Amino acid sequence: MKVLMPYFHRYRRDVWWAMLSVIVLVFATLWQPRLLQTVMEAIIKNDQQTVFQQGLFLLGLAVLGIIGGVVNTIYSARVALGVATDLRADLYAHVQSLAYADVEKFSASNLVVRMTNDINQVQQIVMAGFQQITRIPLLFIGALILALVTMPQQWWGILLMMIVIVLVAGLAVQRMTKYFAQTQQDIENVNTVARENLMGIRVVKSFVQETSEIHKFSQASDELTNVTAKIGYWFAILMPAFFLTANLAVGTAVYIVGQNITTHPTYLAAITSFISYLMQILFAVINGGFLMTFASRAFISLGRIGEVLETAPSMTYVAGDDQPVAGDVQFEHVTFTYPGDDQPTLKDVSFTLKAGTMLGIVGATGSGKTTLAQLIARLYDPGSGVVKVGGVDVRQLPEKALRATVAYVLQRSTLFSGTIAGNLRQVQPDAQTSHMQWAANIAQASEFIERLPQTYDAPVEERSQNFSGGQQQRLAITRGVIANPKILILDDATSALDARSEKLVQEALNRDLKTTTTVVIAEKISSIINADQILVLEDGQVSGIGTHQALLKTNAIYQTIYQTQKAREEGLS
Ligand SMILES: Nc1ncnc2c1ncn2[C@@H]1O[C@H](COP(=O)(O)OP(=O)(O)OP(=O)(O)O)[C@@H](O)[C@H]1O
Repeated sequence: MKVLMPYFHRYRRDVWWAMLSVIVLVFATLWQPRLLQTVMEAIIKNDQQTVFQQGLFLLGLAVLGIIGGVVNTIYSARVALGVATDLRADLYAHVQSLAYADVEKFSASNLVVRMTNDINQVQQIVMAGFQQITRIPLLFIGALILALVTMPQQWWGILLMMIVIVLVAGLAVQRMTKYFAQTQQDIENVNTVARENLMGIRVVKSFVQETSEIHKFSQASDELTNVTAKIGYWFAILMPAFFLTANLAVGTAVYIVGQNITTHPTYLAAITSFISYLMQILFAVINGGFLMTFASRAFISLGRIGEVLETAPSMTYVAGDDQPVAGDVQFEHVTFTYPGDDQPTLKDVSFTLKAGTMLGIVGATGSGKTTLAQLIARLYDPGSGVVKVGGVDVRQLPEKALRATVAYVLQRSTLFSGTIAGNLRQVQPDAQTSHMQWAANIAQASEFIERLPQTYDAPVEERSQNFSGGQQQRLAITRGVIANPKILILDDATSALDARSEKLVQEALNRDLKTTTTVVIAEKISSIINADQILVLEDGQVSGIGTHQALLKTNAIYQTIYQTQKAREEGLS
């Protein structure tokens, strides 16, 4: 609830209107049976003037009630919508401020559910809250007093009815709270299964996995159905139970009054009014029960939203501008362990890379190449040791300066839906076509971009599926080089390019980005054979570092990788 307070404060005018209109609505609701009673008594006594006069009041009261209700709905909706919109925006902004490791910890689908489904729950409860939160207690207390005033002899019937209703409602709320928590978890599971399946649809189709995927999805979906059905059963039992109790109370009142109706004809008017108040009490209790069950569900959602908002970024940056720093890189006894792992992925890694030179990194799969590159871009911080960029510990660099210095291109870099130019301008906002052409030439992308009818304004579809794997890599490299970074990391970023294109990219990099330090992670030694230094990683440790020729003489692992690849190439040719 603490989470919502600042938002309510922001919409305080609407909050006040919602509250005030409820008071008007409750007053009109409570006073109508009283007036009806007066009208009926006047009818019984044949007092035409009072019937007309009080009848008019009754009509006015009904209109007032309607106005109160409409105003309340409008302002409650305004508060709910405003709070949900702002909360969603803040949540999204906060997720953006989190470190890569924090986002990985929550997982993407989990965060999507929190930003959509959980926010919707909160929106609904805020709406219902402002419609009901003052209405229920006022209506309950008011109707109770007026019912007792109307027929004081019936106090025991009312008391009995309330005890039964509160007991049943309490039991139901307790049960349903548990089921609501389960629902949220099950929605998340359904989302994860659907997301994984649809994102990997190519794999699913090519391995004819549709049946097993359908089975996986229906399992997750059935669990959600089961728990939702349980909630439905409770609601199904609750309503008849409430009405049965209220009708029993009404029945006894009618029975008692019926005994005396001939001697006291005005009891007929009183019983009508009394029944209305009983129904209002019942309405208040039922709505209170509903509100509590929905609130319990919304509080779970609110807790999940609060959990994200209260997660402080595990990585903070010093303040400062986006002035790039020099392009030399140093690792000093760096050891790194992934959160939750017990073994380090990088162990005591040290090396120096001069600005403007090229470092190639090779090693078996899983040896830690990507992890090492991620530390340069500060996606993670080392457990011990120091990573320096431009002679400064990366933890001492402002985020903007680091991002302006290091460009990181992955094997499967995400291109955002929009246009090619839009993707490039995310990195270099003022990039003109000539500038984009320059970058695309380096990445060997200009040839296919310029064949597109809209060239740089060509659309990029979701997950860039309108481009081939090789074209996506070229576009990602274009985006990586467009800001002429001081350090460029190519993490298997040319794996989908043919040998000739890869060679052309490297030549262009050497020619046009002379002062850029390049770190190239590659499976094939041919991709990094001309690097100033090649670092051989083995199981997270530096096995050797030097030029191709030097390593061929001194490093057994490098020799093995080279010989294996050479034999394979010769076998193929
Ligand atoms: N986010 C992560 N959380 C936990 N462990 C991870 C994570 N990412 C990678 N690892 C583990 O760290 C080790 C090194 O992974 P890394 O991706 O750095 O290797 P790599 O040499 O780049 O491999 P490849 O050549 O296959 O891309 C692997 O054992 C991997 O399972």
